[in-house]
Amino acid sequence: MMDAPTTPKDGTGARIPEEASPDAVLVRRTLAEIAPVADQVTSYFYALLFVRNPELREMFPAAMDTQRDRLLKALLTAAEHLDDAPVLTAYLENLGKGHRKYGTKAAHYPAVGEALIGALVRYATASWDAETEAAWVRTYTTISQIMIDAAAENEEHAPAWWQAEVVSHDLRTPDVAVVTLRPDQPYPFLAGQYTTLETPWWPRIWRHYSFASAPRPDGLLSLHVKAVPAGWVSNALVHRARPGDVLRLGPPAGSMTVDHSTDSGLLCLGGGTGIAPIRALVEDVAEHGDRRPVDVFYGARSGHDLYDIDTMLRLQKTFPWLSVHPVTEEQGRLPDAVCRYGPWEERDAYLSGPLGMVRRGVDALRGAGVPSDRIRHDFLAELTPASGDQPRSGACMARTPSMLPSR
Ligand SMILES: NC(=O)C1=CN([C@@H]2O[C@H](COP(=O)(O)OP(=O)(O)OC[C@H]3O[C@@H](n4cnc5c(N)ncnc54)[C@H](O)[C@@H]3O)[C@@H](O)[C@H]2O)C=CC1
Repeated sequence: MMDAPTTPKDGTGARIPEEASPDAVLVRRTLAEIAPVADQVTSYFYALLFVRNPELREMFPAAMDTQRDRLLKALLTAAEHLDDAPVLTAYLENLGKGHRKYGTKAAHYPAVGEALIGALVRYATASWDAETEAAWVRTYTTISQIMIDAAAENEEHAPAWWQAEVVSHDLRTPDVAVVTLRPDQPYPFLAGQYTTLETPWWPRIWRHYSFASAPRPDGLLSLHVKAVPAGWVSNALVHRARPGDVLRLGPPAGSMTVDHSTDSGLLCLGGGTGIAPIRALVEDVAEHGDRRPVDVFYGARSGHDLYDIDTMLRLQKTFPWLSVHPVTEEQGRLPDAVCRYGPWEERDAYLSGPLGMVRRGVDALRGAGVPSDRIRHDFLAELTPASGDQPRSGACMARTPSMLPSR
């Protein structure tokens, strides 16, 4: 899960075609060459990094499985936005701030840069030359400087991490728990954002979780966690964590937040535990006293898996501007269900849930006429390389306008 800032558009929702800078052309050429052997590049990169700098090994988890593709994803995202300064800067600033919790220092960046260039030289043999190397050095210098500066600026007013005590643990289904935490210091965040979390049972393994409510006067934070197969952190949180356990939190991140400068309606898709930040957004709209229409499509495999439906229906009763549409797989998948209603052209759209749902949901909404710059989600890194401006299959193709059911 990554921050998803908006990209510049021409007003119709299509991305403005930009002339790629010479460095961006060279960097993307290298990335295209190494894409088929990305796994080997990543392994070689870490081997070089740890052989040359053994002291850095202890900053990484004992098992490197999930860590392995993160670097490449971050680089692909940075490379994709190389000519889009605001997007690149926001993304890297977030990354730089988030790296403070790992103990990353400015002095570590050159070692990473050298290992990166070493791995590229070895695997991008067809396209590598002096000019390409110079482009990569400039690119990495820019990337690392933005991260270093953001970390230094953040150090002046925020801790590198927070400790948070579990104050309640509510098992809603056999594999979904609502975990409420009390941070040891004030934890400022916005509704719709997420945190990174480390448990005492799996040191140095951090996972993302969205906040399930808007900031509360008592300062408590709640998260919805689903235990997924082989998910060490999620299984520990659902089946092992108890009140009194202390976790660590990284800084808040994410741009899936409500734009209070407009009064456009909201269209929200929450799949499974993806309902958590959607509920926070609804609370945020309510707290601002807005009367914007908000439609929430809440998808799950079965009725039993709609573990937060009671809360959502209670909110619907309280707020006349809110419509909640539960969707089980019997009724179809979430993006397809959204296509049966509308129109959505004037809405700000928010998607949260499994990657496949978000990917298909983005296509569906674009197909339904929602401009890309009004669609927000947390999967910037995952959707960037694959996303074009043309909706892929899954888009709403035929839609009857104004089919919203009355409640
Ligand atoms: N900010 C975010 O984006 C958040 C993301 N999540 C993620 O949401 C996921 C929740 O998992 P579960 O509860 O097991 O969800 P799930 O697998 O039970 O699916 C929930 C809904 O998404 C739909 N869906 C799933 N895959 C789809 C696909 N390929 N195409 C179209 N629709 C699809 C299903 O039909 C269902 O309505 C986790 O992966 C979690 O990491 C959770 C919280 C916040």
